[in-house]
Amino acid sequence: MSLVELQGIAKGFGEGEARVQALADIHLHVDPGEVVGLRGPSGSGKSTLLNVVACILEPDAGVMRLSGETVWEGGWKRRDLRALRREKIGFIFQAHNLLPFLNATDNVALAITLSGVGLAEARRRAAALLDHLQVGRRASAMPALLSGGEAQRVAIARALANHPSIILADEPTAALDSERARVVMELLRRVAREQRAAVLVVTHDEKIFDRFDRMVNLRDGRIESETRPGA
Ligand SMILES: Nc1ncnc2c1ncn2[C@@H]1O[C@H](COP(=O)(O)OP(=O)(O)OP(=O)(O)O)[C@@H](O)[C@H]1O
Repeated sequence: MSLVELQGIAKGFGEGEARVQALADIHLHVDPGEVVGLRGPSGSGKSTLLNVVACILEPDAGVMRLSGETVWEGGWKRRDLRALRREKIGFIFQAHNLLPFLNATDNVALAITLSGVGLAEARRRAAALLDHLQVGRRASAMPALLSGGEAQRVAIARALANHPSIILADEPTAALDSERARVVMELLRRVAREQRAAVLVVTHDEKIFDRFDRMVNLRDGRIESETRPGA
C-alpha cells in the first residue's frame, strides 16, 4: 500500500482572468521507505503540492489517500484536519520554525504533548530523539543559539516526534552547506528505512539530488517526468 496516493489532483487559485492552475491532474504514489524529491521551476506547483498532501490546502478535484485512508474526494473526509495531520504527517519547513521562547527539548516535547502524552514523559522522549539525531548536547539551548544545521535537526526531531508515516519537507537543506545538507538527507533516508515512512521533499538543491530514490519533475502544475537519480 502506498502511503501517499494522489489521483487526478488539481488545485487552482483565484477567479476569472486572474485564475492560476497551480496543479493539474497530478498522479503520484509514494511507498513506505521511499524518499522522493519534487523539483521544478519557480511557480511550477511544488509548494502547493506539498501543502495539499499536508492537508493545509484543499484540492479542487481528484482523490487523495494517506496511509490507505481517503482524506479528500469531492471534499474532506475527516472533520478534524489537525488531528489527521498530527497522526500521519511530519512537516519540515525551510526555515526551521522553532518556537523562539522554548529550548530545543521543549520545542520537541511540545509536539509530543499535543498527542496526549504528559510533559515529563514528552521531555524524556524529546531528549532521546535529540540524542538520536546527534544534537543531544544542545538540548537545553534556545533556538537563537543553535547553528543552522543544529536548528534543522531539532526541527526534524519535532517533525518525527509522533512517528508520522508521511514526512514532508520544503527545501530542508536550502540554508545548509553541502556537508550538513548530506547529513540531513541521510537522516531522512534512515527514518524512511527504519520507520517505513514515505518522505517527500521539495528541493532545488543539486548537491543532494543523488540522495533520492525518485525525482518527480513538475512544470506548470503537471508532472513532466520522473527520474531515478541513483539508477
Ligand atoms: N495562495 C495563493 N494565491 C494565489 N496564487 C498562488 C497561491 N499560492 C501559489 N499560487 C500560485 O500557484 C502557482 C504555483 O505556486 P507554488 O508556490 O506551488 O510554486 P513552487 O514551484 O513551489 O515555486 P517556488 O519554487 O518559487 O517556491 C504559482 O503561479 C503561484 O503564483
